[in-house]
Amino acid sequence: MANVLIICASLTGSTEIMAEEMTEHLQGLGHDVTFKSFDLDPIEASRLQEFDCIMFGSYSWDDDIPFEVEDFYDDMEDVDLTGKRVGAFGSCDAYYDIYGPAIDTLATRASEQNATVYKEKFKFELEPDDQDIEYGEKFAEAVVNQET
Ligand SMILES: Cc1cc2nc3c(=O)[nH]c(=O)nc-3n(C[C@H](O)[C@H](O)[C@H](O)COP(=O)(O)O)c2cc1C
Repeated sequence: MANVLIICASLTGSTEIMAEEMTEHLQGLGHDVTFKSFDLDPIEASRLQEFDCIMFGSYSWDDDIPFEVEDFYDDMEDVDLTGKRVGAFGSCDAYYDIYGPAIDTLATRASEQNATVYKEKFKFELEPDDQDIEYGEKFAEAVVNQET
């Protein structure tokens, strides 16, 4: 059983839907999951140390992370994530030039802090459908089960 943090930024709810589905799925598998939101129920970046596995969910804003993620992103620079299993996911919109850049930015920062980042970034289009959710559940499982 892993101690998992799922933290997300979601403006119109799509990333949050996925984060909630992942939470339920991992809990169903017996993992201990803490659910947080970057704006409404944040957590200090230093507390990332408390978890075995961290799932970052975010929508994107003008080719980058949204403003409510910025401080956390900066603070992550002081946190060593060696041995932590990390996954990144979020809702995207193919209308924009860069598809889901926030997801890549967060995954890159986690890598820089020595986390074991799951090779695939899970990007889905706008509101997740049943197929996306099924995929997201498997994705979350794979992130938790990856070797460090
Ligand atoms: C001002 C603005 C800028 C955006 N920039 C991007 C972008 O650069 N890349 C992208 O994939 N989506 C971009 N989006 C779209 C959001 O990522 C998309 O609407 C997503 O579904 C929102 O997810 P949420 O429901 O979790 O908030 C942008 C949306 C807005 C309003």
